[in-house]
Amino acid sequence: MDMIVTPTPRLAGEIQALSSKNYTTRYLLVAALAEGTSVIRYPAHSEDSDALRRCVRDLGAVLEEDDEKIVVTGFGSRPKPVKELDVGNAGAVLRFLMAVAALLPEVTFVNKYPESLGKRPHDDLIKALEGMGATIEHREGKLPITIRGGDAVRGGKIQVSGSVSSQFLSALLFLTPLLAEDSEIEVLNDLKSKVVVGQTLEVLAQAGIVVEASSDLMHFKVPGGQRYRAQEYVVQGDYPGSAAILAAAAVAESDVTVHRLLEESKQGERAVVDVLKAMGTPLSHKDGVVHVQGNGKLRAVEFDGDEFTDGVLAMVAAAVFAEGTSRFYNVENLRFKECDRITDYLAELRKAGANVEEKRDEIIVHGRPEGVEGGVTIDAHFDHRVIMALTVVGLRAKAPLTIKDAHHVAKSYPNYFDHLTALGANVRWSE
Ligand SMILES: O=C(O)C1=C[C@@H](OP(=O)(O)O)[C@@H](O)[C@H](O)C1
Ligand SMILES: C=C(OP(=O)(O)O)C(=O)O
Repeated sequence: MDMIVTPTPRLAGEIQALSSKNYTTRYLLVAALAEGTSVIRYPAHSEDSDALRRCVRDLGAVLEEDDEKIVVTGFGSRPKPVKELDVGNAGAVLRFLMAVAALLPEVTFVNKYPESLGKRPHDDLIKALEGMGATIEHREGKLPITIRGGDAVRGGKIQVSGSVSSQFLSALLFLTPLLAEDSEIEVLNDLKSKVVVGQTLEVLAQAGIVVEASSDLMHFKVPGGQRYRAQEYVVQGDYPGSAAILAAAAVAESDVTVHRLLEESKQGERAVVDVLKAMGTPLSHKDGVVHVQGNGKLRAVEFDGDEFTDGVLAMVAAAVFAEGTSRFYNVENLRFKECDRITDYLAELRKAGANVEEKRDEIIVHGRPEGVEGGVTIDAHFDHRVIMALTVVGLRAKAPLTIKDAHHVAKSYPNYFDHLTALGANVRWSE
């Protein structure tokens, strides 16, 4: 389905932030890896979180859900043997479950999104799991992937590269406590999206798992033979999705309030509040509430985008309307997401009339405070964050933007357009 975004000068109203994707993924996983019954309050509802619900059920967890909570009885360290798992288009779900699959004799991860997740590389995790004793079939590091693990898989000294994705390290941090042996994990090269590993460590600690981490997060000691504790968890609001709402409020005249965004959150994308402030957006952030009173006037900024990886596209969209040239550097791993979020995203921004340049690991935006032309059709590249960010641009374009296949926004934020409509945005679906 396509979305038509018509220029909207003013946004106003209050919304509750969607529930965090990354915490929902982690809480569902640790609840499944525990033996007792856990309760997760306010879990996210999206294609990615549905994919994880489906897979942990396939692996033997029992899930009961009402409007407010999900009750999970886990399979502990003994997932049920299953032939195939379908993770949809969810990268984190795939990578975390590849580690869980190492506990089983043979599991195949199928390739349902050849144009998106099917193109993403998993070599670094494959190599690490092979080093631990698993036998893995794959297509040059990509889906479909068959993992043969079970008794052959052992802890000990493990190396994993962090230069493409932090999810590989997180996956190993979830697996290793369950192995009989103690493990030492060394991160090779670099560690991208390092902040997200903080969320993994926080959730592991909540689940009663002991991990010793070096301060640079490049070395870990994980005692083996541990058990995940069944627990009650509360999912906080989601900064990456809210980043697009806040950017929309920043590029317009606005009076927009977003609730459930904790100031002291470990989500790196919390930084988007500081980015928008640095752009000159009038806003306050107090008691979990962000209040934007936008006047559409923005100035250029320079930021290390790796600090808020899933918020970069929305900040670039805001920078399209800023006075001056903005730079988001250290963002190379955006190329390995649902699409190439540098080349593909900038191609769509250019179609809309933005003046943008790319380097291997940088996005440069020459702002156009006077607005961009719009009046074109945008390809979503199967990427929810491209859809959300291009919508922000469309709200301040001179003519409507049509975003093709915008239903893929449901990967993380199915209510995105409902929330924007509630704030007064002129957005409508067309078949
Ligand atoms: O661990 C996680 O839940 C995630 C880690 C990040 O990926 P990378 O580490 O690949 O940057 C982030 O972009 C993704 O949305 C979720
Ligand atoms: C990159 C993302 O997700 P994943 O890696 O889990 O597919 C995202 O949510 O922007």
